[in-house]
Amino acid sequence: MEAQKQFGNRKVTADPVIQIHHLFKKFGDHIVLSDFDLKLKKEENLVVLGKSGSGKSVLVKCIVGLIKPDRGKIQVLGEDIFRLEEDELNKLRTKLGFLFQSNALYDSMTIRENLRFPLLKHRFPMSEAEIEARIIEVLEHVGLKHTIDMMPAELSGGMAKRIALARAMVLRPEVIFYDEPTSGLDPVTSREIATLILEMKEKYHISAIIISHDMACVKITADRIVLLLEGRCYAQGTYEELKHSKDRNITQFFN
Ligand SMILES: Nc1ncnc2c1ncn2[C@@H]1O[C@H](COP(=O)(O)OP(=O)(O)OP(=O)(O)O)[C@@H](O)[C@H]1O
Repeated sequence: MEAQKQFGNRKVTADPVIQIHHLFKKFGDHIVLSDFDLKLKKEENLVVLGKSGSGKSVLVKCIVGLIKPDRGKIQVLGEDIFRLEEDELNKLRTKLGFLFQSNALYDSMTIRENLRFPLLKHRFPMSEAEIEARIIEVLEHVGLKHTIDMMPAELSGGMAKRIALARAMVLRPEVIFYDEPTSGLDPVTSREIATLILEMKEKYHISAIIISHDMACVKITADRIVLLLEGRCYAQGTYEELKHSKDRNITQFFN
């Protein structure tokens, strides 16, 4: 394996919010992550690009402590996650938001109840009035305040994605993981969701790891792209930097 391709020349200005060193994970004889390194900077949208089965989900599961790697170190918001007790890990997870491919909204709850649920579950010390104000604020940010009393079944695919995003933001996480945020959406709606992801960073100063194959979404959202290949960070750079690479392992994603 050749050395990682580094495109561009930029400075790291603040402590990274996620730092991964020499991560190694295999299942049986199948090596999924091999000496994988990654840094997510504050207020950065980092896209992890990789073919199907390249280990993107395994990587995210390692970062949030759902899978224990065989070797390596992961620091999230300054915490070495494998040194944390279960309750400390759970506390750290409240600072992490997730936008799942499936949206994972509760079908039997109204939109308000869907957004209230994470605040109650994590026992956020908020009054009823503060909870209602927070719900309205995030719904306004995704442009769907009028859906507050609707049921998820009444929403279009794009609206459901926006509500799922609002639900992730209701806890004001410091880092958010977007799993294929535009999958199954038409190109126009995909572009709207990608633009919203960008707006979330600006409004909430949030850092994000985005897993996506949708290059239109990648182009809009990515401050930086990391290409995961054969378990390693094969290349990294901006969309434009990687797009103009001559390396076929890189260009195949852009063509
Ligand atoms: N719990 C597990 N046990 C055994 N193998 C696993 C497990 N989880 C993932 N794998 C394997 O690890 C590899 C990487 O899987 P992963 O789901 O991370 O890929 P991915 O890049 O997210 O793919 P996709 O883009 O299709 O979602 C796959 O070969 C998968 O079969």
